[in-house]
Amino acid sequence: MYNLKEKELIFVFTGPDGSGRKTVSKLVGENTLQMKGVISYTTRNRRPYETGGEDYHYISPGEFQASINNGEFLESVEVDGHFYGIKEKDIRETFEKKGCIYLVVNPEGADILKKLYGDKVIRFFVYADRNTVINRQKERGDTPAIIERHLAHYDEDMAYRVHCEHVFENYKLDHTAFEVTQTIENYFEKKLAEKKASSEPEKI
Ligand SMILES: Nc1ncnc2c1ncn2[C@@H]1O[C@H](COP(=O)(O)OP(=O)(O)OP(=O)(O)O)[C@@H](O)[C@H]1O
Ligand SMILES: Nc1nc2c(ncn2[C@@H]2O[C@H](COP(=O)(O)O)[C@@H](O)[C@H]2O)c(=O)[nH]1
Repeated sequence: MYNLKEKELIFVFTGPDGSGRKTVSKLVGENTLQMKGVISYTTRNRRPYETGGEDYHYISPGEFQASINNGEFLESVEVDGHFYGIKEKDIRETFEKKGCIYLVVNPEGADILKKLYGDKVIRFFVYADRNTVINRQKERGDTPAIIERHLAHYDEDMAYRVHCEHVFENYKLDHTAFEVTQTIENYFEKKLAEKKASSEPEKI
């Protein structure tokens, strides 16, 4: 397991599928705060609106299993018959570029990461009501079968919100992005204050 250094934090975006976790995390993490995102590996097929290496690294079930056998995944889960995981090396390499990173996982993955890293993992739960997530998935071109699979665990996913450090309803994107940005900036300021305090000479 990668050992997080003193200043390192992982911002984990979770919530129901189609709620806007990827959109919000990219807008805030990459565009506004110049953080780096860690891309998951999956065995599912790429959807028409997705890009390999940006949305996911798409690999075969055989490759995924080989990576499990080699202990490459920090966490991995099975969702709706497909495998998803975050590789430890990607976390390490991303931290070489930035002190704080973000990623998007389902509640099960968020829970695994929280158990691994405690206070250094901050969970952002992003949600919208059932009809809204259905409409967003229809609009982006998900098939009825995919939407049905996602909605089958909507209630279970929503139940995880009580465990998260921060909860954001995502209707007006600019409003959500503003709130998430402010919350992350508070963590940055806290880190900076801690660093300053620890470098101040001791008073006699
Ligand atoms: N506040 C918003 N208002 C309107 N549309 C939104 C909003 N947030 C996200 N969307 C759109 O909703 C769709 C789903 O968003 P996104 O892919 O970010 O969700 P997700 O939670 O990461 O789900 P998944 O893992 O299924 O992709 C996208 O087409 C995105 O552009
Ligand atoms: N625990 C993890 N969950 C992940 C990871 N990558 C994606 N996901 C989540 O899986 C579901 C299904 O995703 P979909 O893109 O096929 O609709 C969704 O909640 C993702 O956020 C991961 O590495 N670990």
